[in-house]
Amino acid sequence: MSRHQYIRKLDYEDALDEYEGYSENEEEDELSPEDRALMSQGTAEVQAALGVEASKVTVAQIEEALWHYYYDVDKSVAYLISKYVNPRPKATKPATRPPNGKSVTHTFEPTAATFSLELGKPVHWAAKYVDLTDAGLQATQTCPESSTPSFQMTRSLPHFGTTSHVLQPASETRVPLSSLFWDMPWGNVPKERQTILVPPLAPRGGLLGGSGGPPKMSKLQALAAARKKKAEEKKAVNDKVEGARAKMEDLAVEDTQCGGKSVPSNGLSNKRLKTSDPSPEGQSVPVFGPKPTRLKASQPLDVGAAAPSGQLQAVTAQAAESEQPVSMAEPSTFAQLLCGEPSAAHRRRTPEKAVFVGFGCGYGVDNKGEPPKKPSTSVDWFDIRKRKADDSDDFEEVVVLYPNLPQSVKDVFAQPSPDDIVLAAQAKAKTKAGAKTAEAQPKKKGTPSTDAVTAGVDGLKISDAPLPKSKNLNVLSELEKSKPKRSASFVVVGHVDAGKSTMMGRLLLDLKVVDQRTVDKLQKEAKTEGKGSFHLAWVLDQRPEERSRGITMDIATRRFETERTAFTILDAPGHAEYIYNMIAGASQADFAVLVIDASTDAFESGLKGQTREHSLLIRSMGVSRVVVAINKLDTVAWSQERFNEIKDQMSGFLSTANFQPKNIAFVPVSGLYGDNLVHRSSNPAASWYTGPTLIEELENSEPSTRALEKPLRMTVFEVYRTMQSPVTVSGRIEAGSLQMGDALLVQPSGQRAYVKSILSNDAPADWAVAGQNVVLHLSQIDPIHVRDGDIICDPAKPVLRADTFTLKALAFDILMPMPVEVHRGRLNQAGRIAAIPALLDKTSGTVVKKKPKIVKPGMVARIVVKLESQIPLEAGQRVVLRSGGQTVAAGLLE
Ligand SMILES: Nc1nc2c(ncn2[C@@H]2O[C@H](COP(=O)(O)OP(=O)(O)OP(=O)(O)O)[C@@H](O)[C@H]2O)c(=O)[nH]1
Repeated sequence: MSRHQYIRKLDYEDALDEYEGYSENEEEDELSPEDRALMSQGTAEVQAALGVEASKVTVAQIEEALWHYYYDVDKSVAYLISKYVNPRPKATKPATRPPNGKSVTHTFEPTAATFSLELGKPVHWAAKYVDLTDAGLQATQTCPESSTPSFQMTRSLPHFGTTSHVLQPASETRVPLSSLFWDMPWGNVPKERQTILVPPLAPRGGLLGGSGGPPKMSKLQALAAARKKKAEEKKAVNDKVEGARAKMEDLAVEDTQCGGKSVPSNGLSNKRLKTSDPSPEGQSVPVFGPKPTRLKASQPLDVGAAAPSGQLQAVTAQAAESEQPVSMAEPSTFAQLLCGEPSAAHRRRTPEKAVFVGFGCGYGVDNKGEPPKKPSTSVDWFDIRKRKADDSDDFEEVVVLYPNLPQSVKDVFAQPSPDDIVLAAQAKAKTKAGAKTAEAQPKKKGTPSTDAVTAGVDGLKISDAPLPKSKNLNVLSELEKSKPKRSASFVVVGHVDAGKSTMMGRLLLDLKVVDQRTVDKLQKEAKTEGKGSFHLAWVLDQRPEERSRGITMDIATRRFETERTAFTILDAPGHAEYIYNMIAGASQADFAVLVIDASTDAFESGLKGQTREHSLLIRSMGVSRVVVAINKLDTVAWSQERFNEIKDQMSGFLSTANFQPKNIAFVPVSGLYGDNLVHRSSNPAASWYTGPTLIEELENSEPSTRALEKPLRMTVFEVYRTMQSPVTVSGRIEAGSLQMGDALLVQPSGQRAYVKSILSNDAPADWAVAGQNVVLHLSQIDPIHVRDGDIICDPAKPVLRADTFTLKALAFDILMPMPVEVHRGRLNQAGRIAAIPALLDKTSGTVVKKKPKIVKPGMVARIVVKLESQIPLEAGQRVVLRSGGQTVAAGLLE
């Protein structure tokens, strides 16, 4: 049993009394008998798990670990092994040079990462003498009498065994690298171990094999391929022309003066020339080539000369480009390391640290930091440090290696690669085609060019689209005039498999919102999948996973209307795993239908599970009316006794959960057969019930009062894309009103959006008010700025973001400073209870105790919660706190 479970089973009264009389000295006293028992049992288990290694750990250390890990034996064992039995050595650097005659050994455990690091990724060598952090190396530094220090390096890598190397460099700044890694698989691999690569067999062509030639193309395919190729070429040419044009225009937007000289009509600035032109004259500029050095000196684009008047024609620019020689891609850092000259960038002037890149032969720098004039041999050196100028034992610079590659290799890299050549040829061909196209289509006077249009379209941003028009209505007076049907949302909650979805499916069928044919079809499908009894549930559970698992996973919403009311069903999942969706549903509801399975033992187990948790949650979320549907009475032969038994127990429980008796109604039903849902039960065994049906009870439930006059608040339930808008949101307006054309603020992104159109009760509307479930088509906002759970608000009176809040919370479980998950509507955010300033009186809300150490279940407390990041929060919002898969508290933001 973990300590947390143990805490749950504590007698809280006793525990609190103990805490209240708690003093610092007492804390150091003996453990409680229960703790002592757990401790000794845990100690024995840990010792048994450690086996012979147990002798390396004291009982006190075991107890400390057990206490720390809440008696979790596995975690304690893991900790003790890593701390005492087989501690991982730290890579320490000797502070000073070891005294003569002494030796210091640094051992670095090989790790899984070691090998991949050595394959060419940077390995950090923190160098004083030798310090190979995580390099899988062991370095022994010895300093015999009157001699310079030498280093023994032992490399121990998985699969490669252990090799030792004594490094006694003539100059203590050099280490023969290649000798360390002579047998690594990237070099000197013995012939017998080398792989012989056999070219793969060419795939057989033709549909059914056929000849070994390339697969044949149908005429249609060939035509399509030709068309595609043509379109691509055309696009590439247009892009190129556009690019050239943009570049030239860009170049033209500069000063008109250049060192007192008049500037050529193309307007290229001197400043720009200087930055990009490597030539001493500062005359030539590579217009397209990224590497000025590659531009042939004989073919510069002379900006000093008169450029085509007016604007620099793209064609001219491209012609210039086409004359460029094939340029080489920028060498990678690695390539520069291999073939380039040492540059400042290759050195890291980090004191006592070296960045070592790659392996191979190389030459290093001498201890003055200069590379040797001539690499000594093909097996060269690399330096891991540079001694400071004062010749002290400190080193200030380390250097990467520069291998001494044969000239033939260097020559290869000095030329353009085959890829470079092919790309250059392609670009040239396209440029020519582009030039022809441009010539063939001279611009008509007075008509905007394609380029200009393209540029204009490209320049269009979301914000440039026209704003939706507003009718500037007075929404509240419109509401008065229209006298719409009242609307109400109810959440259907209860233990898993209580029959919630089946009941709602049946209700919709009996109300003729869903037709019999649809249900018959679902029944057939459900039967095929071996879920015959779930066909009515499938009316709401539409996701394949829900159907295959036979459980509701997310809130399912359906609308139906009676004579008086437009109802929205929020069918919540009963499974504990999806409680966050149930919380989201409850946050949108005016009242709740609590479904209870009346069959034998089911009610009892539900009361310990989600019947209890859901009841507490809906109350904390502000739902004050609940219709309890005592379901599956057909399974107990419509026993009135069973109904009364459940009714009595639930009445007691719900009043302790703060529901007023007048706000609780009970209806005996059978969701599967439709008894007492819309129609009164025709079963004679059910004749004892003469009260209202479920639908009548729903009609009797008054929706909560609407905050019409308050600033707009709407929690986004779902974001999706529709034909009308790529950002369509559904949700319930909690406060205020909105109309078409309104500007909105989306939090936490802080982005503005506009109401393009509104759907209320599935019909287009000009406006909507608090209490209505609506669909909004938004404009002027990118979809990335809107997510489920966001709040849409009035930009003039926005809801603010916060990462700390104070909550007046009802505790469902023990509360203390601890990590929690914060749920607000559809938003979840990790956080922690940072402080508990006070315990409050349940009814008056006055402070009864300051700074309690814990809050017992059932108590009300003021708690301070700190979140990992900001979410939109404001006073009056309902928030639920969960921890370890349990709801631990819920309440109102202060
Ligand atoms: N006999 C009988 N079975 C019922 C009744 N209502 C539901 N069931 C059965 O109970 C099972 C579960 O029904 P669901 O509607 O999926 O239950 P649920 O509460 O929606 O389940 P979750 O949402 O996953 O918690 C199905 O096999 C239904 O056929 C009823 O009134 N009588």
